[in-house]
Amino acid sequence: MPIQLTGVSYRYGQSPALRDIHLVIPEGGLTVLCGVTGSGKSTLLRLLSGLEQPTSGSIDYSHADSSASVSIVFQQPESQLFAGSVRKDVEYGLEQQAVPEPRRSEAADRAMRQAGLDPEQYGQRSPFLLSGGEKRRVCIAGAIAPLPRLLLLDEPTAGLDPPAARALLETAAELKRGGYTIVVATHDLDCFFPLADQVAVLAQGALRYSGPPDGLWKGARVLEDAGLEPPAYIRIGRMLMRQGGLDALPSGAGELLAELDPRSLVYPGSGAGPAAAGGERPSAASLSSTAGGAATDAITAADTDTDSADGSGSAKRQAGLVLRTLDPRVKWLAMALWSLVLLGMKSILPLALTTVLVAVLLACGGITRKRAVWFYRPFLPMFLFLWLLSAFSWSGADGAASFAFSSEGALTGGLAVLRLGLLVSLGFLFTETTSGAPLREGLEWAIAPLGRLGVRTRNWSLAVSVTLQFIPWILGKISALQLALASRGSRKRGLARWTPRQISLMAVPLLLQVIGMGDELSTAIEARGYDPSKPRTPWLVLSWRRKDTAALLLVLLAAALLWWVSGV
Ligand SMILES: Nc1ncnc2c1ncn2[C@@H]1O[C@H](COP(=O)(O)OP(=O)(O)OP(=O)(O)O)[C@@H](O)[C@H]1O
Repeated sequence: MPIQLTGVSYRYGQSPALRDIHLVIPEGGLTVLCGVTGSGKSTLLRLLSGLEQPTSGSIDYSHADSSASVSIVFQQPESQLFAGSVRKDVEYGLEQQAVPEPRRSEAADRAMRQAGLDPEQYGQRSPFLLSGGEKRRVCIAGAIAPLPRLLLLDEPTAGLDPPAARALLETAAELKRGGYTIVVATHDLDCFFPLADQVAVLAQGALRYSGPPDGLWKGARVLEDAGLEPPAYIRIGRMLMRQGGLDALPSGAGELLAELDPRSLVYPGSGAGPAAAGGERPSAASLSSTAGGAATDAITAADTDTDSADGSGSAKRQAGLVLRTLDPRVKWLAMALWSLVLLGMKSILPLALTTVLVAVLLACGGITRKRAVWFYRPFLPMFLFLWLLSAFSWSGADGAASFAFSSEGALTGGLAVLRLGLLVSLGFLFTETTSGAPLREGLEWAIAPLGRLGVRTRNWSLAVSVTLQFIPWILGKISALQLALASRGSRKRGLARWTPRQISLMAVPLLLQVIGMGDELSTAIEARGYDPSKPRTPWLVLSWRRKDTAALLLVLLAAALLWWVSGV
C-alpha cells in the first residue's frame, strides 16, 4: 500500500517549513525529493520517519506499526554512528527488535553486503575511523538491517567523490530491486533521476510537482521555477533535439550515450546537420496540456500565513528583540548580581519570585517551549536525583539499617535544587539571547580590571566564551545522537530516553566529537596567529544606549528587591 500524505504542514516555532503537502509515495518505488536549499526536504523526511509529527495534516502508512518499519539515513553520517564497531552499529536496530543472536548476525551480514561493505573486512572496525563514503554505507546498512518498509535517504551522495557516489547509487538501485520503498532527498538529479519512479519538487515548503520524471520535461519549466537545473542529460538532450540530433529526450545519461553512439555529432552553424524543425523546442503553452497523467499540477497560489501576528504575539516579539539587542554588559551584570542574590536565598518566597522573574524573561526572550524542553530535559534526571538524595536519609547505626523520608530534608534539598535550576536558567537565558561576539566583548569588559593586576584576561574570556558556545553545541550533538538512536527503532520519549544504556551508547561518540571540535578550534585559533600578548581588534564595538541604562536600573531594582525579600 502506498504512503499517503494529506495536507501536511510543519512549523519550526513561528516559521513555516512545509505547507499543505498532498503526496502519495508508491510502494516498492524510488521517490526523488528535490528542491533548493531550505525548501523543506529534510523536514519532510523527518516527518515521514516519525521523528517529528506534522503541525497539521496526516501521514497514512497503511500498515499497523509504522514507526518500526521506517529507517532514515541523515545528511551527516558522522552524527548517526555510535557503536564501538561497524557490526555493533549495524546490529543495533535488530537488537531493538529483539532479533535472536544467530539471525541477528546473518541479517547484519546481509545488510552490510547490500550496502557494499564486506562484513569480514569492516565488521570489527570502528565506525568513527572510516571515510565519509564508508560511514554512509554503514549508516545505510544499519538502516536496512531491520528490513524497513520505508527507507529515507537525506542527500546520500553529498560530499562523496564520483566513484563513491557511483557505488552508492548502485546500492540504491540494488535496494530498489530488492523491493524497498525509498525516498531520496537530493540535489544530485543527474544521479537519481534515472532511478526514480516518482519525483516530488519542493519550493519554499510547498509541493510544486509530483509525478514521473519525464512528466517534468513535458510541462511547464517546474524545475527551473523551483530554482533547480534539469539534469545534464536532459539539457544536452534538449540541445540535440533542437538541432534535430535526437527524436526524444533520454531517460538517463546511459540512454543518451547509447543514442549518440551511432550518430555523428554536428555543431550548430556547420550547415551539415539535419533541419532543426523536427526537434524544435516545444513551447511551454503547447505542452502544458500534455503533462504526464499522474503528474500533479503546480500548486500556484502562495499560502497566506494563517497565523498572522496578534497583539500579544507582537508584544512578545518586541520584548524578545529588546532582550537580544541589550548591551551584553547589562546582561553580564544582571547574571552576576542575580546569581549572588540567588546564592543567599534560603526561603521559598524569594526563590518563587525569582522563578517567576526568570520564567517571564524566558518567555519574553522568544525562547520557544520546544527549545526550553530540549534544554532542560537532560537536567531533569539530575535534579530529581539530587532532590531524592536529600529527601531520604539512611542510617546503619546500631546494627539496624533504617531508611527514612525526611520532610525537612526534602524541603531544604528542594530549595537547593531550585536554586541550582535557577542558576542554570540564568545561564540559558543569557546564552540564548546573546550571540557570540557581544558575549565575548561583554565578558572582556567585565574582567578587564583584573588585567591591571597582571591577570591574562584575554585567555580567560576566550576560554569562557568558547565554553559557553560549547554548551548549546554539545546539547545539539546529544539531540543528534538521540535522533540516531531513534532512527534505528528506539523511539522512547521523555525520561525513558535517558536510560543508562542510551547514555553509555552516546558517551563515546560524544566525547570523540567534543575532542574533534576542540582540536579543530585550537588549530583554527593557532592558524589565525592568536597571540594573547598583542592588542586585538574588537569583533564588535559596544555602544551604550538609553535603553541599556533603563535596563540596568531595572536589573539593580530587581536585585535589591529580591535581596530584601530574602532577608525578611
Ligand atoms: N531546527 C530548525 N529550527 C528552525 N528552523 C529550521 C530548523 N531546521 C530547518 N529549519 C528551516 O526550515 C526550512 C526547511 O529546512 P530543511 O532542512 O527541511 O531544508 P532542506 O530542503 O532539507 O535544505 P538542505 O538542502 O539545505 O538540506 C528552512 O527554512 C530552514 O531554515
